[in-house]
Amino acid sequence: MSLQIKNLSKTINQQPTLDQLSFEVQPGQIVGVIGRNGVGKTTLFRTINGQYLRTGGQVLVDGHEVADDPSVRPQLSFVDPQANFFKTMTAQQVAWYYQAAYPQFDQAKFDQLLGRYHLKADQKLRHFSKGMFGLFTIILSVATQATYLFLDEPLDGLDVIVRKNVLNILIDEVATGQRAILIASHNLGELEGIIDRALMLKQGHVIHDYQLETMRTKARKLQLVYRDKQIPALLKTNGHIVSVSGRVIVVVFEDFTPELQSQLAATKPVFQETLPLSLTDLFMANLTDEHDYELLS
Ligand SMILES: Nc1ncnc2c1ncn2[C@@H]1O[C@H](COP(=O)(O)OP(=O)(O)OP(=O)(O)O)[C@@H](O)[C@H]1O
Repeated sequence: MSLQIKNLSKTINQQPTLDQLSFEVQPGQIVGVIGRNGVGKTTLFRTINGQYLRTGGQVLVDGHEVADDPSVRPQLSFVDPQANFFKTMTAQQVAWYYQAAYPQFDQAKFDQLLGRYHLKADQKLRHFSKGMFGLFTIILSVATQATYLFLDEPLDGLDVIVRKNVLNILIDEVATGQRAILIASHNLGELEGIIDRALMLKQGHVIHDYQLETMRTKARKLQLVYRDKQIPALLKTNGHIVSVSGRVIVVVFEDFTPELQSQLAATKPVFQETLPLSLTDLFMANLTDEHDYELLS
């Protein structure tokens, strides 16, 4: 079983927001989709799910093109939190609408989760608070029983207790090995606690596909101090400088090898310390622009 995104493109206002983007997901994974504001995370989810017509490429579920084979469509679910069309309906009315699209919709699970979070099935969605609505979209997604769930900023507006509960619901969902969840989020700290993989988007492409387990063993974040203010070229060629404060340089090396350590020793830092590496570091290391870097330093 797999979802294959092959050379997916979406041009909006002559801009190639998605540019021949490819990746593959198997059930049993939670995948983070990360990138800077406006890079195209929501566009990616909308294009895969057919809300936006694609400019090119393929979306294949178990080898079947979703656009050509309606029978595989219920395997994909994206409840767009920005969709307003069902705000005038009650929670249950929306569920009926989804039952028509998802033959495998689990009404019992829907009722049970609504009850657990004290959401009323007969309340109109426009009367839900922001957090209640966010929670509802997650419950609705999970109840579709689709194989591939797409969640856009699912933790936005949720209080810290509900957030933890929601993350546990999502972990439970994939634990069966029947489901994959793709989460677009800027909550990198919380995301890191549950994802197996992170797809990093930039300029319409997946620029990194991190397996978090492997990343943690291969990458290294170092704090280095040099006698003078000159930054050794090696740090720029082999690493990503995260911050510079006087003579203190914090740098992330994505592929830290013993050879690199020897080369680093040759630059004669007066101090070297390994710091804990987070997804936020990788985000900053890869996606900080020149002008942001000046602001940060
Ligand atoms: N319907 C639309 N009409 C015009 N432009 C759009 C539309 N949808 C997306 N865009 C543009 O496509 C680009 C990507 O937007 P998108 O919402 O996908 O980014 P994002 O990565 O989800 O951003 P954020 O992290 O801020 O939520 C932006 O430049 C946005 O203005």
